[in-house]
Amino acid sequence: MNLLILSYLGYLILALIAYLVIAPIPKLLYYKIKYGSAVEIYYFPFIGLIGQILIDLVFRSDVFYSQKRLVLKNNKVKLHISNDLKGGVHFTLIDPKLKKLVFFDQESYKKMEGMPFADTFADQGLLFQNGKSWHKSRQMLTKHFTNQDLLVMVETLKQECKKLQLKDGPIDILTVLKQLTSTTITKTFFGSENNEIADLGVQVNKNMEKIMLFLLNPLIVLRCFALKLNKSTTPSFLLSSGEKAFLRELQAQKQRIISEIEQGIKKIKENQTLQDNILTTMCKEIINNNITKEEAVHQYFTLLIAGIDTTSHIVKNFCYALGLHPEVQERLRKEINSHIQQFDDLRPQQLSEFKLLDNFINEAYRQYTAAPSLFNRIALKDIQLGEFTILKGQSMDLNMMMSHFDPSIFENPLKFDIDRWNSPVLDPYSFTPFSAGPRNCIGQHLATLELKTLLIFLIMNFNLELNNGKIQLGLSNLFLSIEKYQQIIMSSNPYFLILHHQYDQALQLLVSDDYETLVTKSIALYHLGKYDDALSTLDKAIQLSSDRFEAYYRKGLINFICGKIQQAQLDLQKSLQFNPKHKETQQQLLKCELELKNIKLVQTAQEKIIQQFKEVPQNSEAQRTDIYSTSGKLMYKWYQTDLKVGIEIHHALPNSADLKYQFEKQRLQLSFPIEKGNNFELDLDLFAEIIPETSKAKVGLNSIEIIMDKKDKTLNWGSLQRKAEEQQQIPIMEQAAYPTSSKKKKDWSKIDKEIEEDINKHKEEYGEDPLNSLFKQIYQNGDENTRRAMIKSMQTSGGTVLSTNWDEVKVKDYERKDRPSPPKGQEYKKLG
Ligand code: HEM
Repeated sequence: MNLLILSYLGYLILALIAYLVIAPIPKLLYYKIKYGSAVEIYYFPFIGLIGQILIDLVFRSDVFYSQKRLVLKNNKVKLHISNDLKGGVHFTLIDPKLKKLVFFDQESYKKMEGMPFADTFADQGLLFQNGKSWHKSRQMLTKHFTNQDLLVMVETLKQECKKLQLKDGPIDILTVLKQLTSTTITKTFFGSENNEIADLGVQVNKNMEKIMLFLLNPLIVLRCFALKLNKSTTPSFLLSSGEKAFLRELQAQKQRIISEIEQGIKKIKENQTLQDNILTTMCKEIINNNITKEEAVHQYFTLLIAGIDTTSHIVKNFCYALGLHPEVQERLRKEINSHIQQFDDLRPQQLSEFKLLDNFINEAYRQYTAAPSLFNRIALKDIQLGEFTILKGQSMDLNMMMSHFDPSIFENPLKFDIDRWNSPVLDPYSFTPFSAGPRNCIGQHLATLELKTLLIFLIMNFNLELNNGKIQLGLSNLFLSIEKYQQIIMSSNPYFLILHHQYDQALQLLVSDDYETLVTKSIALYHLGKYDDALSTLDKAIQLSSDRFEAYYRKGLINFICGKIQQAQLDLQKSLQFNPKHKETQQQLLKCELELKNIKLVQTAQEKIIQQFKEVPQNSEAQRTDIYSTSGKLMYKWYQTDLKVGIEIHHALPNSADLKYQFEKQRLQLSFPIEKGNNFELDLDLFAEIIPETSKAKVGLNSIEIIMDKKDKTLNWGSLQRKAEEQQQIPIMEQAAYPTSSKKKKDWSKIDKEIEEDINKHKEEYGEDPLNSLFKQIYQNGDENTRRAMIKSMQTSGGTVLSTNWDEVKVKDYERKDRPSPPKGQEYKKLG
């Protein structure tokens, strides 16, 4: 009896197998007869088109070998038809015109289910949703994926690239890339400042990778696809231990996301201001009962599933292309170096300026796009696509790769030619790496920012070489991937060494005498302080190509550092002539102009004062020495009578209690706040002794006045502070020409007026406040070091030095030994 049942069962299984094997054959024949040469038929029992892919992988080391050759030989093929797992047929669209029809008619299809346990983490996410729920989610998420909004991520990406800690030698590039892409997506979702959760993406991705391993187990495949037991409701005795561990980890990860969501909701309810990120949007939607917390969690998982493997496999394939084409790598490196000196300089807006890099990316997508087809779809009704009919319930997908090898669209398609992208592609639907139409890739701008930033980082810093392993174009996690080539050999290039301050080592590598090498060599020499060598190297470069801007720009930088401001200005003007848009040159030129104006104004003011002092006889009542300040921010003047020495600081201090001061025998210390977190400090080593007890400081409406009683009433102070040694040696006769020794009244308003007029002349050139506007312009556009240099030089030099060169300023002591000598008899004062 039992034997009978068993044998019936055996017959049943045989019949089922016979059906699965035989049933598709007449169907495929029917289509071949119907459509003729417009279709290509693939028949491999049970596995359909996958059979061809496996054969190509084993015998040709390229999963798409046959399909590529087919398109090359016969570009009339519009459709592949193959058998599927259930004895039916599956359509793969190749013709761009047919694909376009599907791109714009997503309503007629639904995405095929099948990913194990997707009901717990992805079914309610954008990738697998259909109909109205998809529309709602797409609308909700779109605003976070516009190119403009995502530009802020470039800084995060730069930081993440630098954290990669790549070393010379072979590296497993895919693992490195997965870490970077998962962190980036997590930061896009939860906000770039949320560092606590940044590692979550990496952990989730590790857990998700297990799903692909489940699918290598035939028993699990049978259970999932044949018996449809692929949900979290599957009885646990049917699950493998690996699957159970996966679900446990998944729950813990979901819990972490839910607690972030709950915190977000709490903050919104408490009216706290939150960053505008996906999490905040989700929380608001949850509060308004538009979505559930579970849906929000699914969206996060979806972005990880859709964004990690795609991007990292693609970059890996791009690295392969770079290794295969070192000449392209070198061209890209030159382009990058013509825009930025070092990776840190990269600004988000610049990413659209790398034309060659764009060409490379397109060409690498064309040859090695990692997402060669779309997810399978099921027709929800009978659909007519040109001459072809797809019946309700039949499955289909869109091949994204075949048209890339169609010679009628891409001439000589097997050639890796980045220059073909100088002209636009003939049919836009023949090249759609991110799909097209309303259901295209929502993450494409993020992916592009990631790709470009990462490629710039890698190319700038390393030479990428292929290792000796056999190259194989295979499928990994369903993505096209260069297999048996997990490792890429990295070797630092001179730029990387320069970046890491290894200038001597960089010089050893920079041996050839072409223009780029010479310019790079000058960078290393410059950092080593060998300015003359750097300049002569740049002159050599100019002799080779006198119409390129880089060498002039670098000459300008060096001459500026050496204080040859006028020469620097000429160099930079020349650089701008050959590249008018080069921002760094523009900025450096502004610095030169500022420096020249600064020198000129200070000199003019000082000359004027000396002139006036000489001309105007002394007055015993109020002899004042005004020192002209170029900062325009805080200025003070001092004067003296026979009895007193006064200082007037032009500043409105709202609260007189904020003024702190202390008089000592020959010292005045004073401070008050000028703006948030900043104090004006004055610490004067006075020219002569005062009487601290009777000296006063008072806060007026628009000024602060300090009046100190002279101890020696007969002494004319030659200056406010005790002078530096050499200035004390000024002969008495010369000192007699100073205002303090003069007996005639000085017309201070006249001096002020003349200086004012002088400034006004410059107003015409520079607008309202010439120095201030120039100062502000440079300050606002300047990097951190420029700003530091400007602040330190102005503050410590008493407004007599305004430098933008931090390398120089950081070692200077303008308060003491490096203070520029004032004109004889004059004295500089400290500014706030
Ligand atoms: C170079 C990297 C990428 C490539 C080549 C790529 C490619 C694609 C393609 C071809 C589709 C269409 C799938 C289909 O309809 O069956 C798609 C959809 C999608 N991609 Fe990407 N993708 C990339 C990166 C990303 C990133 C970084 C994210 C998110 C952070 C992302 C999120 C999505 C989502 C959510 C969808 C579904 C959109 C919808 O159905 O409305 N992708 N992607």
